[in-house]
Amino acid sequence: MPNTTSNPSSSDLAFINRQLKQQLKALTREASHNEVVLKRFHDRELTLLATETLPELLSCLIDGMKSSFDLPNIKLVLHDPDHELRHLLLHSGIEPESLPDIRFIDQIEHFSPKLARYKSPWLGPFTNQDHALLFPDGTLLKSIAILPMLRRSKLVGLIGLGSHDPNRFTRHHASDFLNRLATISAICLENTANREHLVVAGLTDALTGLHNRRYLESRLEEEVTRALRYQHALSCLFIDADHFKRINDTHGHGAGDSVLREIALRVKECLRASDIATRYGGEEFALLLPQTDAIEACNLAERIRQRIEDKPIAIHGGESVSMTVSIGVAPMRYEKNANTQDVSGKLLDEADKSLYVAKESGRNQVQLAEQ
Ligand SMILES: Nc1nc2c(ncn2[C@@H]2O[C@H](COP(=O)(O)OP(=O)(O)OP(=O)(O)O)[C@@H](O)[C@H]2O)c(=O)[nH]1
Repeated sequence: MPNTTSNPSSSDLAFINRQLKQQLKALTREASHNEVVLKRFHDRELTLLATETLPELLSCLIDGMKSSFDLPNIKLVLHDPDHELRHLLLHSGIEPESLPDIRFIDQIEHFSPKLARYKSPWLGPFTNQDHALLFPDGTLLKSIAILPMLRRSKLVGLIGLGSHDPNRFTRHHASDFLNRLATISAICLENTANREHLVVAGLTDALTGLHNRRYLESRLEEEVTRALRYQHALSCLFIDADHFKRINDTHGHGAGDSVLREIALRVKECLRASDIATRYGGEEFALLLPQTDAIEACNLAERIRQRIEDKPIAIHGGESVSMTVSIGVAPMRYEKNANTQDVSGKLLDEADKSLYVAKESGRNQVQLAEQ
C-alpha cells in the first residue's frame, strides 16, 4: 500500500508510475480501437454516398454493413406509403418480395407503433417478445441496435443490427456513430430514389406506362448488335390506332387518353417478357421483338390486331368505342458489311413503311415489309 501521510517513498512512486502506465496503455488501446471503428464507419458512409441506384444502395446497407461490421443479421424496414420504392425496384427487374432482409411497409405506425416512435438509436438485449417483428429470424441474437432513419424529422425507415454477442450493443455504448450512419442512409435513400425517378420518367411514357421513343432508340442498337453477333432473328412492329382523331373529336381528349391506355394494355398482354414495347409518339406504338422472325412477328401482330378489334374499349359514362389498329411488320435483314446503325435505321424505316401500306390498303390489317 502506498504511504499517504508523509512524502511518497520511491516504492510508492513506482506503484503510481505502474498504475499510470497501465491507464495510459488502456487509453491508447481504446483510442486505437475507436480509430478503427471510426474508420470503418467512415468507409461505410463513403460507400453509401457513392451508390447510384436503389438496388446498389439496399445491397450496400444490408450486405455491405454485414461484412464491414461483422454482423450476422441486418434488417431494413422502409416506409413506402405510395409503393414508390417497390415500383422503382420492379422497374430495375427486382421483385421487392425477393429481398429477405428488407420489408416495405405502407405505414410503419400500423406495422409497429413502438418502432414508429423511435427518434434515436436504441441499443440493448434482444428479446423475442419485443423484437421478433423486426428480426423474425433472430432467435440466436443476443444484442441489437435499432436505428431510426429520419429525414426532416420524419421516420423513413429503420435499420436493425443484430449480434450474437451480448456485449456488442448495450445501453452503455455511445450511439453517435450509429445515429450518423442512419441519417446518412436516409439521405442516400432519398437521393437514389429521386435519381431513379428521373431516369424512369425520362424513359417512360407517363400516359401508358410503356417505355418511350428515347428508350426504344437506346435499346435498338443494343438489340441489333446482339442479333447480328449471335445470328438471331429480330423484328419490329409499328402499330397505329385507326381514325384516332375521331375519338378525340367526338368524345374528348380524356376519352382518347383512355383508349390509348387500353390499347397499350392489350398490346402488353400479347407480349413476352423479353419483348420491348414503346409508345413511339401520339397514337403510334413500336415494338422490338428479339429472337422473333417475320412469320412469328406477323402472327403476333395479327393477335394484337384481333385483340383490339374484338372488344370495344370503355371510355367515360358507361360508353365504349370500337377501335382497330393497323400494323407494319419488318424483320431485321442481314446485309454484308452493313453497320449496326444502318441495320437499325432500316429496320424502323421498313416497319414504318409497312404501316403506311397497311393504312393505305384500308386499315385494320397487318402488312409485312417486302423483301
Ligand atoms: N387523346 C390524345 N390524343 C392524342 C395524343 N397524342 C396524339 N393525339 C391525337 O391523335 C390524333 C392522330 O390523328 P391522325 O394522325 O390524323 O391519325 P388518325 O386520326 O388516327 O388517322 P389514321 O392514322 O390515318 O387512321 C391527333 O388528333 C392527335 O392530336 C394523346 O396523348 N392523347
